[in-house]
Amino acid sequence: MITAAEIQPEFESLLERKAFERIRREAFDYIARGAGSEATMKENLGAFSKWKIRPRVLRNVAEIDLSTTLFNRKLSSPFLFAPIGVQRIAHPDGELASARVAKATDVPFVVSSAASYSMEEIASELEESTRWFQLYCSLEDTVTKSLVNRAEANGYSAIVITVDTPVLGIRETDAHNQYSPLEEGDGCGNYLNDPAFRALLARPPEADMKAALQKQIDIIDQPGLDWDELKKIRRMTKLPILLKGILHPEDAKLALEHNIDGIIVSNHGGRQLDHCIASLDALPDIAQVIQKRIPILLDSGIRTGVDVFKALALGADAVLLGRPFIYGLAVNGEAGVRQVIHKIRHELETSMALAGARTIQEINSDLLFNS
Ligand SMILES: Cc1cc2nc3c(=O)[nH]c(=O)nc-3n(C[C@H](O)[C@H](O)[C@H](O)COP(=O)(O)O)c2cc1C
Ligand SMILES: O=C(O)C(=O)c1ccccc1
Repeated sequence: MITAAEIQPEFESLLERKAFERIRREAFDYIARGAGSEATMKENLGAFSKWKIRPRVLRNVAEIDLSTTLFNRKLSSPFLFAPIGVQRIAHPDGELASARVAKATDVPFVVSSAASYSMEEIASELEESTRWFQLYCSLEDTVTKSLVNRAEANGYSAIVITVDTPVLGIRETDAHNQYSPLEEGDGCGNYLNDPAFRALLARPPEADMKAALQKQIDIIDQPGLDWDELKKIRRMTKLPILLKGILHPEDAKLALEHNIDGIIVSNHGGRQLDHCIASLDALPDIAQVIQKRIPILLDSGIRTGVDVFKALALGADAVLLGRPFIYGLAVNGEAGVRQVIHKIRHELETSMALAGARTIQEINSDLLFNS
């Protein structure tokens, strides 16, 4: 019988291949694979390929400015680090290494609820202005509230609520590998030290780690989350709230009605609902509804600076980088992440110069052609 470990995956890039060679197979599969038949994961890349840049020339591109503003804060470039949990499975320094790059490059870093390290530890590696927190609304309200309070107390400046995970997607390779990073204790940095979480345990994690990790798995998500429940969280904090995982224009409309401060068009990198729409394909209709009233971010399929260009041209204000920086982390820790950020910045800058867009504001759909 052929085992999963004997099947060579198809690699989307040299970087992914190098990551494959560096880390244990189960961890690589967890990061790289998607839900079901991976139709959505492939579609995410295909959606970018459909668009070509239709460049303008003779526009004096001697000065290219990558900066933009988001929630009244200047960003050095129009991207952020996506919330990716369990980063220790890619490298022992996990989020601490990627956060150091976020600080050095002035790129906002979205700390995942399921981070390997705690938001307090990660905060100490970040400038205050680049600290964002991603919230998994917990089945236990006390835990949700505690996570939000800690984010506020530690100088985080925005809360990203992930709304596309009422249940976990079906990840066939992980099931085959019998692999769960949460069970292995690689995503518990924010839970084991949380007073509200600890209050739920019969015995402290130090006495019964297995039960504590199981408890985290049991309560990490709130399948009953709805717009009404969201109002509670809206009342918990004055920080800007973004919803991550919006794909339908009607949900974008509801986000506006519920005083949400920003949305992230995302299908979770094809890890949740297989055969759902590619993020980039969902973007134009959503931009039409939002009409620039709140920022639109996008992730799922950003691999190069040219992809960033295309997403901005179709209506995103900024994008989130996902798998590429985790592959960089797996290959060479902090230095690997830095290389990925520099490469994507360089690609964006070069494609802007070659397309005749001097500023982020000048990137628009007139510079694209759909083939
Ligand atoms: C290993 C891994 C872990 C992730 N963990 C989280 C998470 O904890 N919270 C979250 O909102 N999204 C999580 N995501 C989804 C990313 O934030 C992002 O939506 C996705 O990676 C975008 O797709 P791409 O990486 O293919 O571009 C995770 C993605 C990966 C690959
Ligand atoms: O794997 C994921 O996509 C994800 O969102 C997640 C959920 C729980 C723990 C770690 C990551």
